[in-house]
Amino acid sequence: MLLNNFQATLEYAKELDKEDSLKHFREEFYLKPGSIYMDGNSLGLLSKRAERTLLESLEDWKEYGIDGWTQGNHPWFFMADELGKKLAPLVGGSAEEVIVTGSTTVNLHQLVSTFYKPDGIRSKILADELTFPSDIYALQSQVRIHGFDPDTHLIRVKSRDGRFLEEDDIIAAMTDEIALIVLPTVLYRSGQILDIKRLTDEAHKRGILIGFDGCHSVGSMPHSFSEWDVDFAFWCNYKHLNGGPGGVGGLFVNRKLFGKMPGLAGWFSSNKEKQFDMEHTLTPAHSAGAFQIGTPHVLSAAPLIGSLEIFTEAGIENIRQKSLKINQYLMDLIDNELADMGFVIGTPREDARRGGHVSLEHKEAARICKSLKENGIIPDFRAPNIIRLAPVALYTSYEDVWEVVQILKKIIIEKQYEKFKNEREVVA
Ligand SMILES: Cc1ncc(COP(=O)(O)O)c(C=O)c1O
Ligand SMILES: Nc1c(O)cccc1C(=O)C[C@H](N)C(=O)O
Repeated sequence: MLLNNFQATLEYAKELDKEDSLKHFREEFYLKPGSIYMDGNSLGLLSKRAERTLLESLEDWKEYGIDGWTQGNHPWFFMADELGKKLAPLVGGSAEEVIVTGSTTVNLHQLVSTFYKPDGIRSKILADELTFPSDIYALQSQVRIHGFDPDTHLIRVKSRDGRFLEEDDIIAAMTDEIALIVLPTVLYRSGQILDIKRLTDEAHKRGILIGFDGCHSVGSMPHSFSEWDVDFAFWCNYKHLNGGPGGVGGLFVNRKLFGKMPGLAGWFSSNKEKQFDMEHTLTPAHSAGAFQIGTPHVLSAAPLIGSLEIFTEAGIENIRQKSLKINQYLMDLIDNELADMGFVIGTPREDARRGGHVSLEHKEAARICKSLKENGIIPDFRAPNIIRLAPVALYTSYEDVWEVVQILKKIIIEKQYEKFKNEREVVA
């Protein structure tokens, strides 16, 4: 018997699969026979529906040429807003507050360009030292654009242990010098969820705007951005939402901030009725659509149309429930089967504090990952010592998880990893 009433046998894993109400969605995805995909938190797999809507969009181009902007299966002129409407329930925004556009880093630049308004002593940006590097590079460059030195004007809250952040430490750093806060919803290494509502409330008490990077949470758990009064958020759609490599990202802007001139404007920031008047004075859309810049990347957004159908059918609450259970099962099996093998689980144990992946630390992590791949398991490695494993609610079975843990055990017992160098690949 394991910790949470789970059992360690293959038969038990099969029982869990039988009871899984989401199990039929697995058939919708292109899973490679003989391989177990545990990297949905870096790039989700292709579904047949995503493939279908991409092909339909190509068909529209073939059939309609320029008229594809207003005709066909998925008229391109309205695609970003239509996708925003479908994504809105997953982030807890209204249809007007969400748009599918840009990429995570571009959207971050857009939102910071719009909402970072240094004013006297209130001139600094607050982030944290565990954030994904692209966000830090973007924030550093935004600070520089305003003529400040990132060393003094980009404050990074420290982690006490290198894994997690304490909300108390973040709140303590919300001084009257802070103009804007940008934090992750879920940390990309440890999978820790930050208390978004508490942080938002505390920021607002101090008159500070706050935005979140939702890359590692959107598609794996529900959000209530509007209800929590978050000012803005941005994310990619290629991880848990399976929108395809380099697929178009998303952003949320709280409706109380509508009407602001976008920091980075372009003709797709326009009110759609006015756009083709071709005036030199921009009339921005009175919605998150105002934060688009230029022509949408139609073919990179099209797979998301099909993918979101699946999320609507499955229900994000059900997805979260399975995600919590299957990740718990993975952690319990690791505790049970891999004890005394040098593994440390670097993900919070409490449901309310963990996202959709498990961070497994080991000093030989880089070469264990290579060994896993040789055994048909796709994890990812994050330097210096993390094996990230993401059992995904829509397509990972409990049997897959059981199998992964057995293979990990074999790799360690047989020292299979020793034939590889303990260093990362180019794309790790
Ligand atoms: C948390 C986080 N922020 C930002 C990025 C950068 O995203 P993109 O390269 O799509 O701009 C990623 C992933 O690459 C990420 O995981
Ligand atoms: N965006 C990526 C890419 O272009 C290549 C390889 C990986 C990625 C990722 O998304 C990595 C991801 N942000 C992470 O959490 O590590």
